[in-house]
Amino acid sequence: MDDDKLHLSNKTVENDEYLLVLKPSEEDPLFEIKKKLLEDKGFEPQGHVVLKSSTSCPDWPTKIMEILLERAKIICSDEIELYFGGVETNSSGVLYNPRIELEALHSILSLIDKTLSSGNHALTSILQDLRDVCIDMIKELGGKIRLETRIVTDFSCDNERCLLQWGESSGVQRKLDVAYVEGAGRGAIATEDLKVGDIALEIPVSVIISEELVHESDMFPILKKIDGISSETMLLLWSMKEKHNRYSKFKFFFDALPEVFNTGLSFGINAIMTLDGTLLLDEIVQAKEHLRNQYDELFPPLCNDHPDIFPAELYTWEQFLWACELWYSNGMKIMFTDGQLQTCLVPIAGFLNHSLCPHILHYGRVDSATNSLKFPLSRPCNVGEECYLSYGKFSSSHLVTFYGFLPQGENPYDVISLDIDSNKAVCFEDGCHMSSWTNHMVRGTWLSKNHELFHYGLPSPLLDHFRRACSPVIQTDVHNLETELEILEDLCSTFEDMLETLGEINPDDSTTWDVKLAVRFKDLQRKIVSSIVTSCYSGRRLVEYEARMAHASKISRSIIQPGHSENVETSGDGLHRS
Ligand SMILES: C[S@@+](CC[C@H](N)C(=O)[O-])C[C@H]1O[C@@H](n2cnc3c(N)ncnc32)[C@H](O)[C@@H]1O
Repeated sequence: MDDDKLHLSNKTVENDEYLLVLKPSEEDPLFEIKKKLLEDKGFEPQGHVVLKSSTSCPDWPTKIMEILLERAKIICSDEIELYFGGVETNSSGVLYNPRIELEALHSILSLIDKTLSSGNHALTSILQDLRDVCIDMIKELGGKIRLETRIVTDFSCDNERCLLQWGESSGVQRKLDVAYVEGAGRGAIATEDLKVGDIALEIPVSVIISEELVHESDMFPILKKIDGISSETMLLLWSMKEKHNRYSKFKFFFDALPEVFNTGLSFGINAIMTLDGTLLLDEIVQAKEHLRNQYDELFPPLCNDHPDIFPAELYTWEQFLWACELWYSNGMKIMFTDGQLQTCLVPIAGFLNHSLCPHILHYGRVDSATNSLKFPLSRPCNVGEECYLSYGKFSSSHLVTFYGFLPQGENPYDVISLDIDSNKAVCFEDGCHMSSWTNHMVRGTWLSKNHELFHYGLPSPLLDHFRRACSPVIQTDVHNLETELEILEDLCSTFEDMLETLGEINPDDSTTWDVKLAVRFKDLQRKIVSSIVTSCYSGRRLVEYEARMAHASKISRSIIQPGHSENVETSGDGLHRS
């Protein structure tokens, strides 16, 4: 999590009491929303949690941890999580955003460690108990989402071994080995049991491929004269040539790179056609067009004007595309000690695969004391287990386009953005003093915990937007059943159209990697859209039932309060669209 989203502090108050302070940072763009949510949940507005040095309650640390966790989850939530109503388990008890839970636990652990290191002896044992509970909760979370590591044994890792040896001789420290893992190419495997806080990998800055290398090269005087060229593009052009330099300092790194990357940018025509009806098709086509234009601006002019520095045979379109895929799929944003943020290639760290609930969450800042990049564990990783990194909070379409894979598990960032006229911004009921949602979206409704009347598994900001559009004076806690039906019918027909555009389920009989991936992506889209259609139908049944009840009891209730619905069985038929 970005540190600037969270404000942590601790201070001693009177006698045997101590305050932990856990609140959103005012710098956080979502500060107002989070503050309101915390208030709505009845949390103390200053973020204070009081610890007492004397307590007779044996499960006191667990109780305090529950409070801290509830609070930290809201603070650590991102825009998508807040839009969809917070981090919870869904109706079947499955945790759908373990990453946010992990971030929350991690932030609590940092706060406890900070407090412990400030050396308040009266509270050391209480804080230690709290720390133990926190670590247990992190372990429990890891247990819930553990992915099985399947190592593929019939691949040699000679180039990878050479790279590891070179790394070690250059000062790299590691508790990770490399192996081929099923479905993901190479991966990083823990060589010993790793605990929270252990450094799995430490890479000296001298081993990182960064802008500095272009500046020192003979390309720089030429490239710097090109109007508008970015440092990323310069570095990409440098890597295209350096890859072939047998005296390169980074020879072992380049030798260990895959010959092909298999990202969405390399999709062939059949895979592209398979994506018909999805937004991913446009995303890939546009991304590729953008790269082609960039290439055409630079080549052949650079090769013609400076053939000794830019030999034409090293700067073909195919090689340019390979380098783009390398940088998109392996580049890491690193903050250097001078405050510069650069996209870099980090040898050996490039073996780490991505997970929705990774072991390593925070890694992008060079440690000024050691001038190295450290990869500390936010959750334990057992010996022999694959150690995962977080590449970022990406949707599956982004991961397919720029990385060429779909992650295992439910991706909470798989949202469909809705193009809704947001001139009429929807505000929370008590006026517009807090942020309004101007971007609306939906995601698989199986991720939602509330499928009851007036919720339907759909995001509240979206429903409120439509309610307000239908009836601008209505309050958000009072709903009109006719309006509800109208909204659900409109949503249903929009998503039924989308489902139709996606077409029939493709039989997965293709043999090529790209068509297989495109088929899997399209199936995922279909699953998301059809869950929304199903939820709209179920929602309509709930509303119709409520209306029948109101009519039967002869109480004229065209305006009712939420929460009056009985627990209606929503499966089965009997629904007729009006
Ligand atoms: C930084 S590299 C990681 C090392 C990579 N597996 C290799 O063999 O070079 C990123 C690439 O690894 C693969 N990858 C990463 N995470 C993955 C995952 N969870 N499932 C499948 N492939 C993954 C994708 O091909 C991605 O483009």
